[in-house]
Amino acid sequence: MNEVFVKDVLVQVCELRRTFGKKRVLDGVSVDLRAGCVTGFVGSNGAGKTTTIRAMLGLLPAEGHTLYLGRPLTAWRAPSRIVGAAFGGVAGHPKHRVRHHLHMIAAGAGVPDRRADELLDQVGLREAAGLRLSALSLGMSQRVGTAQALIASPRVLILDEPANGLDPHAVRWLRDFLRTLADAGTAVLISSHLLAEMQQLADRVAVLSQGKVVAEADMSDLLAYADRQSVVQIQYASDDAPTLAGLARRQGFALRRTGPDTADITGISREKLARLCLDLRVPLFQLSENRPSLEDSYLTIAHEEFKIT
Ligand SMILES: Nc1ncnc2c1ncn2[C@@H]1O[C@H](COP(=O)(O)OP(=O)(O)OP(=O)(O)O)[C@@H](O)[C@H]1O
Repeated sequence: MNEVFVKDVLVQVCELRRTFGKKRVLDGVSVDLRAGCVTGFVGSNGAGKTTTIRAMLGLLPAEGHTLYLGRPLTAWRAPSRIVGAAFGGVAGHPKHRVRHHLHMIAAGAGVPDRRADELLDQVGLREAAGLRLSALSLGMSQRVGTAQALIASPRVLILDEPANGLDPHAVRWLRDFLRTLADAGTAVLISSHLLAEMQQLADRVAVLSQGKVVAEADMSDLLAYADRQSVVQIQYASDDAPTLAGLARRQGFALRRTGPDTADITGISREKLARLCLDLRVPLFQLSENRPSLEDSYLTIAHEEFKIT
């Protein structure tokens, strides 16, 4: 355990390895979680996200180690003050009511009932406090699970597939909720197999593929990567071809003729190209953009093991 504890890096996941039978599910997973940052852990179904999270929490034996503020979780006297986790929904007696359930969790963590009541408000469940656990919708169960994870005010929050099954309104609520926690200095890790979901929720993504983190990037860099891959298609008067070729040379974008009066352009946004053509008085008869979806960018990244940073 000789990693240097870097300020703001609250969790260092180092070289986790795990096999099930002959299948290697984790093949050296390493990732850092930072204070103030919502990190999205992305990978296709079966990529090993839940296995990684369970290994990080010591719920599953694995090679490698995970340090929380520089130490293994077992070295902390009150681990629930270091990390809280939820795995989609809530485990409890179906007949227990939400408030009572959270009071029991609070008692187990050695915190007062009022912390549970405070969390009921924070996760927007005040109205549902009297409902039995069996009566909760999926979204409500997710919120109770999140409240449970936060009961001891941990420095790190880990949510496995928190947006699974949520409607757009609930996803927006989750985004604001995670943002507030991160702004208060919490390191947040959320997993999903949907990158588009992460675009709304995460500041940074770590892409898991074949048991390894193959790419880590700020969400803004990933979006910029998708921008760079987009192709702008134009149609123009064939007389203007030399003017456009000169513009491409000067501005440093790539122009590939696809016909006497059509071209595919990469390396410049549609808006910027339109403005430049207007300045040069080059009329465009068609201007469209073929932009890869974030999912496509992610698949390209995972496939090519392309490192953005
Ligand atoms: N206890 C286990 N015994 C055998 N195989 C397991 C066990 N737990 C997980 N696996 C296998 O490990 C692989 C990774 O599973 P894991 O649940 O970590 O994936 P995931 O990325 O979380 O997927 P999903 O998005 O579908 O939840 C899968 O092939 C799964 O079948």
